Order: sequence, then C-alpha cells, then structure tokens
Amino acid sequence: QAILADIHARGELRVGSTGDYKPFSYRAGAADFIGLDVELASELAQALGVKLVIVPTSWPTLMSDFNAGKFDLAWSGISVTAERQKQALFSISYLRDGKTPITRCGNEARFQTLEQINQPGVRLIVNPGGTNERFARSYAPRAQLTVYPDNVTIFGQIIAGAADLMMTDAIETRLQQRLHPQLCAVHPDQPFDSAEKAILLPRDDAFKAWVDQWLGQRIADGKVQKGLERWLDFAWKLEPLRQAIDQRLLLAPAVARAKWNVQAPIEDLPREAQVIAAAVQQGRALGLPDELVEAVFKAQIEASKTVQRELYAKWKNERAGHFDDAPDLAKTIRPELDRITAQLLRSMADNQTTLKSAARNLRPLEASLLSPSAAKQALAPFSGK
Ligand SMILES: O=C(O)C(=O)C[C@]1(C(=O)O)C=C[C@@H](O)C=C1
Repeated sequence: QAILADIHARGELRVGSTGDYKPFSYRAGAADFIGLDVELASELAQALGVKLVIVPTSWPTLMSDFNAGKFDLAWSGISVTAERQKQALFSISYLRDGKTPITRCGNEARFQTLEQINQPGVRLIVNPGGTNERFARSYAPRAQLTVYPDNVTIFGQIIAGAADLMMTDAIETRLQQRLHPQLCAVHPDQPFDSAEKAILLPRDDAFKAWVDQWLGQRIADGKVQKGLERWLDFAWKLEPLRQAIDQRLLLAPAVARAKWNVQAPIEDLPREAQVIAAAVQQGRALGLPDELVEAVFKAQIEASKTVQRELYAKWKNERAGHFDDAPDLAKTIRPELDRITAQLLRSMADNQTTLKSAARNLRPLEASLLSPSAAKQALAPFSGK
C-alpha cells in the first residue's frame, strides 16, 4: 500500500467529510462544503500538488465508507477514539476540545462545576446518542435530564427557559454563543474533560509521517488556531438564506429548457402573481412584512427571467433543438420552487435584523457562474444599508 503514490497518480486527494459539523464541515450545496477542516484539507491537497475532492460521508457510515476505500482520509471534526483506532490511524491532533456548559447569560456562576450541575433542581438538556448524552449521564446523574432529539433547535430550548443548560463540545458552545447573544458558554477554555480532534488516516506509515509533518507545521505557526477563530466568526446563520437564493436561481436553466421545448414565453405573469401572493401569505405567519417579501420574491423572479432570457438568446443563436432531459415544469420544477419559497422565508425570518445588508456577508452565489447579472438582481434586496 503506497497511498502517496496513489494520490499522485490519481491527481486527487479524496477527503471524506460529514458536512454537518460547524465550524469543521458544513455542506452548503450539493458539491459545496465549507468549514475549517475543508479549508485545511484544500491546503493539504495543494501541498501535495493535487486536486481536492470532497467525498460526502456520515457519522454512522464513516468507518464503513473508510474501509470500503471511498476516500484517502476523513477530516470533519473527527475525535480520536479507541474504537476508530482499531481500524485506522490518526494524525497528530490539531485541536483539543471537551465538554463544557452553555446557559442563558447571567446564569454562568450557577454552573461552573459538575458538583453545581449534578443537582436535582438543575434542568439539563442533551441531544441523544452521542458523547454529550454519555457525559451527562455519567457526570450529572442527579440532574433533571431532558433528552431532546433536534440538534438545530435544542439551543432555542435553553433560550426559551425550557432548560437551564446543555453540556457539549466547547467549540460548539463558542459557536452557539456567537449565533445567540442570549447564550453564554461557561469556561470554554477549561472544559470538564478532553478529547482530541485529528485526521482519520489509512494504515500507511509514510503517508501518516507526511501528513503529521505538514499538520505540525500549521499548528506551530498558529494557522490552525487563526482558521478556527475565523470559522467561528463566519456568518453561519446566513448560509440557509444564501442556499435558498442560490438553489432557486440554479433551477432557472431547467425552467428555460422546459419552456423552450414547447416554445413558451419566458414570462408568465399569472404564475408570478401566484408565487408572490403565496410567499406574502406564508411570510405573514413568520412575522415578515408584506413589502419585504414582495420585494425579495420580485427580485428572485426577475433574476430567474434574466438567466432564462440569456439562455433563450444563446439557443436561438445556436438553433438549438428539443431538450430531451428537460424536467416537467408543473410536476417537477414548480413544486421544487415552492419548497424553496418556504426555506427562503424561514431564513429571512431567522435573519430579520441583519437582512437588508446581508449580501456583504454572503459567499458568492454558485449561480453567479450562470449569470453574474442575475446573481446581482437576486441579491439586490439584501444589498442596502
Ligand atoms: O414558473 C415559471 O414559469 C418560471 O419561469 C419561474 C418564475 C419564477 O421565478 O417563479 C419566473 C418567471 C415566470 O414569469 C414565472 C415564474
């Protein structure tokens, strides 16, 4: 087994990534992974002189995907465990992390020690199945434990006062306190226990030596720590908004192909009115002002028409024929657009206070590759002061 030679021969470093663990790995689109570990992986690939290919994996299938040879290494906030060490090597660790409390600001003094937390009157909340639950049950068995299955809304439970605190990875508490000003991490620099994050590697000593050398250098020169700070500060909260805008616009070519096949006009004013009315209606339920929703959806529709018109012009020029791969507009594409409407509105509601100037904190749209002017139109309602 000579992994380095394989990687060079292939011209690719294949990195397994779960895409669900901020700030390490987050899947923002089909082939769009971001985060600290994705960035470091891309630097590692660059150092090897090859292209980075992210291979999606998941926590339950991590080891089976690894053993099936789907990637050369896995890197997405993976902790070193004895269980995994039975099947793989780990690089040197690049981060140390451990469990620490997060609570509503003002309560920090009440939850400094495990002794304070391990009391019948303390309402502890935890997501099931992982190391957080194991930690809570081992170290705070006397506390009143709520097992809450949704990792996304669990922090809202603490804000709402349905629970007093959660104990999770210190890095996550630091990320969540930036996302929710009502929440405060309790001594994230001195967590209760310690776990190491490292790259999951195949059993190839030469490869491990190479990776360790490279990683050791980046730790020593402070690049890993700086990267962590930057990804903790990243505008994670805006990603679902960006994703919705992008996905909607990325559907425009499919709409155009469907219409081209029957030589239909691009603009359909009754449908536009329907889209906007439905969005305004749903937006009200989320507390969004009618004018805002209207302006945002008008801009998305204009952007879609821009992409479609540019394609029509190109196809006319090329005397393009029938597209056999065009999806059905009514049965497939419009329901998809309606689904995105809901996501767009939800992400608008989640970002109400920063919405009008959100564009400057967004990564570029993938759709800007389709049409820069359409991307600009789509973002116009978020580009104000
Ligand atoms: O559904 C269509 O027919 C589309 O072309 C999509 C869309 C939209 O963005 O919602 C865009 C232009 C049409 O005038 C109506 C709707």
